[in-house]
Order: sequence, then structure tokens, then C-alpha cells
Amino acid sequence: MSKLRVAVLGAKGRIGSEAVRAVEAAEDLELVAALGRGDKLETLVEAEAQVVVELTNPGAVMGNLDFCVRHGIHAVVGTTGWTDDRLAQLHTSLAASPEVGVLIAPNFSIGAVLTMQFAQQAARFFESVEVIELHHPNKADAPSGTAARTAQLIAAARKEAGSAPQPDATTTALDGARGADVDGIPVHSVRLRGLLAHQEVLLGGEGETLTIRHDSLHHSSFMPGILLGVRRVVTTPGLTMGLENFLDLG
Ligand SMILES: NC(=O)c1ccc[n+]([C@@H]2O[C@H](COP(=O)([O-])OP(=O)(O)OC[C@H]3O[C@@H](n4cnc5c(N)ncnc54)[C@H](O)[C@@H]3O)[C@@H](O)[C@H]2O)c1
Ligand SMILES: O=C(O)C1=N[C@H](C(=O)O)CCC1
Repeated sequence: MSKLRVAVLGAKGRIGSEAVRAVEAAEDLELVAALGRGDKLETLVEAEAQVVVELTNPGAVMGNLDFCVRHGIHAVVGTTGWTDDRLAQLHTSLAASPEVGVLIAPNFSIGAVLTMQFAQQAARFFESVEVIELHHPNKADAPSGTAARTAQLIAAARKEAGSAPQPDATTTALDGARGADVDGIPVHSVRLRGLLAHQEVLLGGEGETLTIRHDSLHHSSFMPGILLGVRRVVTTPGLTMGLENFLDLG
């Protein structure tokens, strides 16, 4: 069977360099391009890439995806910083190339995906929910894509269950003291040397709390998810949001 032809964008970055090694090591995949800042996107066409793994930054991702979609190249996107406007733009370009598949995965690690699922499941049983994400200080965006997605999923679960607004008697606060508000869920961002990617979901009810915590300790934690995304996106046209869609979680 012929190998899937894969390119990595952001190939010299922290996660991109790990992704290059993971693709090279996979027997069913062939790394046909490894591009960094300033490299020409036309190389993807010349190299006949079938799938691009996009691991750059919020300033570059939209242009890169626009190029891929227009040229019929599927994409697995780890780059964060997504907004409703950006998603709408991507939907528009995908509508013109309906055969192309794009996976946006706020987090490729299985533990982080499960954290989101567990938090979503637990959300309606507790009066209070807050999210704390902790990352390395070189990260460009806050809150993290994972935390934003976690909060959105929690908020949707609470809305569906008809949960009451969270109790909070705060009347005066320094700017930022109560975190960012993502669909009504407070999200707090820590940037600390020595960390990679970590998240806690704190849930509180009468006389009890539940903490769901995940730690990515090395970029290798993201690789099985990236490889799964590459293999599945080629047969999944349109936009898929979240790796959980490829994990058969039931
Ligand atoms: N989804 C996940 O599981 C996951 C995990 C880790 C990181 N991330 C995200 O991936 C992105 C990259 O993270 P990082 O820590 O590796 O950052 P990084 O800064 O180390 O790497 C980004 C790389 O992209 C390059 N780049 C910039 N513009 C480019 C362009 N137009 N074309 C090609 N390359 C370009 C940069 O030179 C750099 O080498 C971030 O958005 C981060 O949030 C996602
Ligand atoms: O290192 C990063 O940057 C990460 N970004 C993702 C996010 O914003 O959620 C995933 C974890 C690592």
C-alpha cells in the first residue's frame, strides 16, 4: 500500500520538530516536506503533499490553511488561538473545496481529551466550575486552546442541564483577578518557566470538590493524536473540531 504523503508546517518549532520525527518514524507515512517561517507554500504542491500538519502560530495559521484548502490538501491543525470569526472564515473556504478534510485539535494528548470529556460529564453536578491552565512562558495565546474549549464544553453541558448561574459574591476585583470569562466559566492562565502544558478543572458543590487535572510532561504526549489525525482526516471531509471525534469514545 502506498504511504500517505505528509508535510509539517512549523517544522522547527517545539511541537513541529517532534512531529517531523514522529511522521518519519511511522511506517505508513512519508514526510515529503518540513517547512518553517519564510518557506514557500508552493513546495507543498510540488511535493504532492496529501496532508499538512499545521503547528505554527495564530498569526500564520489562517493563510496556511487557506492555501491548503484551495489546493485540495487535507490539514491536521494543532495551532491554537481560534475565534468564531476565524472558524467562520475556514467554513467559507471549505465550502468551496468540499472534498478537503480539516481537523482542528485544541489538544492532541489523550489525557487532555479525556479531561475535557470528564469535565463535560461532571459539569452539571456541581454549583461551581473554574478552569486553571498552566503553560510554558513562550506560549503566544491565552487562555490556551484547550482551556477555551474545555470551558465551552462545560458551559454547553450546564446550559443543556438547565444549571443555575455560578455563585459568586464578588463586587470589587482587580482587573483579571477572576480570570477570563469563557461562556460564563472563569478561566485562569499561568505562564511559568519549567512547565509544558497542564490544566485543572475545579468543580465545587455542597461540602465537596472534585479536581480533574492533566499534565503533558513532554511533546511526545501529542504525537499519537497527531498521527491518528493524519490517518483519519483524509477520509473525513469538512471541518472536524476535536480529536475526540476520531477516538471512538462511545
Ligand atoms: N494542539 C496541541 O495539542 C498542541 C500542542 C502543543 C502546541 N500547540 C500549538 O502549536 C503551535 C506551535 O507551538 P510551539 O510551542 O511549537 O511554538 P513554536 O514557536 O516553538 O513553533 C512554531 C514554529 O512555527 C514557525 N512558523 C511561524 N510562522 C510560520 C509560517 N508562516 N510557516 C511555517 N512555519 C512558521 C516558527 O518559526 C516556529 O518555528 C501553538 O499555537 C501551540 O499553541 C498545540
Ligand atoms: O504549548 C502549547 O502552546 C500548547 N498549546 C495547546 C493549547 O493552547 O491548548 C495545547 C497544549 C500545548
